[in-house]
Amino acid sequence: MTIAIRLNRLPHGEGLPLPAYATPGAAGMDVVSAEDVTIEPGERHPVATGFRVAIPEGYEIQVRPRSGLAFKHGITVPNTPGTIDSDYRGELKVLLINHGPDPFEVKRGERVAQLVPAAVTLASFEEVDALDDTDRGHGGFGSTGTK
Ligand SMILES: O=c1ccn([C@H]2C[C@H](O)[C@@H](COP(=O)(O)OP(=O)(O)OP(=O)(O)O)O2)c(=O)[nH]1
Ligand SMILES: [Mg+2]
Repeated sequence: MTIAIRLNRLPHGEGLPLPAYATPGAAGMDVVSAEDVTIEPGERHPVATGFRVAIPEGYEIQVRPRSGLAFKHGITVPNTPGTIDSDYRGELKVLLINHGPDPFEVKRGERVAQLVPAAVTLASFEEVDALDDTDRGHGGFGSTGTK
């Protein structure tokens, strides 16, 4: 399934490729940086992409890290998956954090993350006085498989 997402390029995004699938079977659309920036070890930086989007109502975009950057340089997205709301009209930013030992140079035009559009399921909470019992009950946080 494919949804159309309207994209508005900002002046500093001029000349950059649009987010795109690297292969026919890719789940994420690679998105490139619109800026040159160095991220020092332990630092975070909201990387500019140079565009804004209007996602159709009922959908979101998830911003996910690229495993290559994570494996080779310790560069990841601390808020993964980042959430782009359908009513957001600001610049799409990719928050990166450098978990590696070296400064990491982001070059303009370099692929920094991948965008995965997803359907949103809405819910509402109904407050009740009691819940049904289950075998698991209150067990969590590694409770299974232990005595
Ligand atoms: O990786 C991200 C995450 C968010 N955003 C933008 C789009 C999103 O719609 C908005 C708000 O994001 P979120 O709801 O995750 O942040 P919040 O801390 O809850 O802020 P807000 O109070 O603005 O919702 O920020 C990005 O550009 N990149
Ligand atoms: Mg929010």
